[in-house]
Amino acid sequence: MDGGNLASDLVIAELISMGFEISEASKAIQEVGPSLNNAIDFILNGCKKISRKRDLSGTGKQSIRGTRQSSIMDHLQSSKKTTCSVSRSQSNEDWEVRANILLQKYFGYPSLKKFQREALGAWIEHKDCLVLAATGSGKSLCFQIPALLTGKVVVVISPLISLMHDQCLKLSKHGVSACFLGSGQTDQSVQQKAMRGMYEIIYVCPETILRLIKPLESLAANRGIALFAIDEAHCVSKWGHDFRPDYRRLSALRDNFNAKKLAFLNCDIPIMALTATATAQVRDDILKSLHMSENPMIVLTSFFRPNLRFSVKHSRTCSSSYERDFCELIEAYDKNRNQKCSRRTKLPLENISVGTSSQDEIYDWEEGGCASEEDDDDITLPKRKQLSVEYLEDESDLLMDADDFDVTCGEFNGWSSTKDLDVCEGMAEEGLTIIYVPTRKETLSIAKYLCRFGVKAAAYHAKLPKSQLRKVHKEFHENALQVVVATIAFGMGIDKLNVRRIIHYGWPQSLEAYYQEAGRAGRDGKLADCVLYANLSRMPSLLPSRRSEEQSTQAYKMLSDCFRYAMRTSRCRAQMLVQYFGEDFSDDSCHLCDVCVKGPPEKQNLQDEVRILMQMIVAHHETKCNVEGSYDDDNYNYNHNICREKPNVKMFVCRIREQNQQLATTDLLWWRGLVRILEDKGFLREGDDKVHVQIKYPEPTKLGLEFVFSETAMELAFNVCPEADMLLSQSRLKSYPSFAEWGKGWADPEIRKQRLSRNRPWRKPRRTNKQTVRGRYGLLNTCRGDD
Ligand SMILES: Nc1ncnc2c1ncn2[C@@H]1O[C@H](COP(=O)(O)OP(=O)(O)OP(=O)(O)O)[C@@H](O)[C@H]1O
Ligand SMILES: [Mg+2]
Repeated sequence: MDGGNLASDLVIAELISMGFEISEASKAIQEVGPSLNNAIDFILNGCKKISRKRDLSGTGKQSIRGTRQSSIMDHLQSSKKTTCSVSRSQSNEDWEVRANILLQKYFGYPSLKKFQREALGAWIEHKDCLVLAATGSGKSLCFQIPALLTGKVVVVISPLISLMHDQCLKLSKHGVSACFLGSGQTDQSVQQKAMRGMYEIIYVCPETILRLIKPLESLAANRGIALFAIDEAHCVSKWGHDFRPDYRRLSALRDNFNAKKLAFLNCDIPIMALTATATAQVRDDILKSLHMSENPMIVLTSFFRPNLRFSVKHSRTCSSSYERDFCELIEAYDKNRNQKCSRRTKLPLENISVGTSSQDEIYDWEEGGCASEEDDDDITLPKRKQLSVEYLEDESDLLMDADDFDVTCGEFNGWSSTKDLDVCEGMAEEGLTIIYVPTRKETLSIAKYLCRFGVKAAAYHAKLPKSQLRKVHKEFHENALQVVVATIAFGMGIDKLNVRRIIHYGWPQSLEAYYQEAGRAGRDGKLADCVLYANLSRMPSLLPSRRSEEQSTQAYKMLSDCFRYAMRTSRCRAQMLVQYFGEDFSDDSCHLCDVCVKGPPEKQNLQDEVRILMQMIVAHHETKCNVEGSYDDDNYNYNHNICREKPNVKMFVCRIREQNQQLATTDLLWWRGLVRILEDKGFLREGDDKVHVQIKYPEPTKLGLEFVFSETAMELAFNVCPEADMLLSQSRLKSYPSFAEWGKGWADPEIRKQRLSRNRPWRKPRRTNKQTVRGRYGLLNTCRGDD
């Protein structure tokens, strides 16, 4: 066999493995010679272009502008058109068979998952499509397969260079050529090659694609664009987490790449948007914002990840709690060395490197994070720096910049070496851990702490030198690291199989962000832990960012949902999470999370406390209504003053303490939990027009009023599971079935003496101006209607 025949045979074999028929492969080779790309082009674009030599050499000399890009269906049906007319279902089977062959050949998987088939089915029919599938479920293949099936280019919009880099690297190892284009690149050569159709898949950040519309039109006219994929599509929506304004401008894709606008297109180039975390509101926003065509296909799969074990733990999340909180983690990595926690030896600090950082990045930050309007409570507050948005924005990372690496573009020519992949994934026994923290400083301090105990840990945040970030990525992928302590800048969409633990050390900003980050664990399907350490005695605060009023409201709402998730003690965590995304969770329990394993806490009868609190709130409300509705009343001015000040939860609690001796030392934390329970039951609502993390100015609802005025309802037992903050508060005191029970103890002089002599560290010294406090109580006292 001569060299020419051998080359032809190899190309034919390649074409067959791609799913083309042997007859069409042979014919193509006869016509265009032993060139794989030319043969694909010939098959795809039909006989009329036999004489056209496809230019993939990078010279870009030929142009087929003016010819019409064939539809995907045309291509897939072409093999049989000459012999028989095919039904749609036959051709569907056809592309599925081909896709499965390619899947096996390139990625080594036997078959497409159901949702992947559905997404590809929409693409085959030229439909725009929104794919909602759990983290790690395999969304990437939905947009990678079209490039292999058609030989046309797939353009993927992705938010971060590190993510694009990761995906390109993976593809190249599977023999698929790819490149990525970030923003602000100086080297134009990769972009030029990409626009000439040299790569099967082009990853590009949203900023860049918006200035590449014209070159992309040429690409569509020449090699052809099979699909625009918008990965991490939740970034489109203002209502989601990680909103990126440039993502919103991606409507330019639908507006520019449609058959009406581009004469050479038979059909619109399909758009596929993909995300793992989108509520119903976010989904609608994505469809609208991207100007998706009418009747787009929505592929919705379960968000449930059965191998993730969720739990919530109380921690002050400051340096003094590291020892307690990270003991288990250190122990896990210590196992190999057969050392016990207590026998661990600390390394001297000077030997520890957790990533280079200039001194001014290590702020003298006090525990507890950022300021919050919600902080006005009983709990001792940390000392804080003067806070300003600029200062704090510099402390935490926002997902605004695509270029998180020290390169802005890169090319990856496919080389088939799955061996390399195996090396990369060489399983470290104990697996990897990612710890997410809110501020940059904490990444460094926790990494440093872990390193002192011999754990291979590194810090990762946006302000570290880019070369360092690449190094951390590389070492993470090669299992040279055990723990990465990071801000949100790390890990989006990154497919690393053996992440065994995702620890959130501090409040996440939303459940979307939390679930997205937690979803980076257990991608190999094996059991993995997702632990949220949060200070349950303090309400979380928003990390500062410039937000419109509307965005602030939304941000508080999302933070509030996250807070409530952590506070719940009686509902399966996985169930709460998937229901948050609008999914019906058919099982009652995941059987894994802390709530499912421990079971809910014992119910307590809070009848007395509920009655006292509700009556007090209702009394205030009634007085207020009377005043507002009686302008002619002689007492108007007097009463008006009484009600002008909107009482918050804290003021009601102070009054309860004053007026009920048995509740005199009760904790605001506990009452806050009760207010949330009453809100959930529909008895209370927020009386302020601003959204707060939880009710700040309680007001009775209609149901709440009915409850208070119904004698029978008030006499019934009010059995509920206390929320996490209530349990925390009670554990600091002593466990009593209810506060009223506990309060009775004060009548006994001996118990009273003991209690008073006990150290009560959770109580901070009163810092409020005495007169003002008295004044407030005084006002409230005059409002009383019940006692
Ligand atoms: N059909 C399949 N059969 C088996 N494994 C698959 C299949 N499709 C994808 N996978 C594997 O699933 C893993 C996760 O894929 P991928 O990175 O695409 O997830 P994802 O859905 O994009 O997650 P994220 O939302 O976190 O970005 C990969 O290792 C991939 O190879
Ligand atoms: Mg992904």
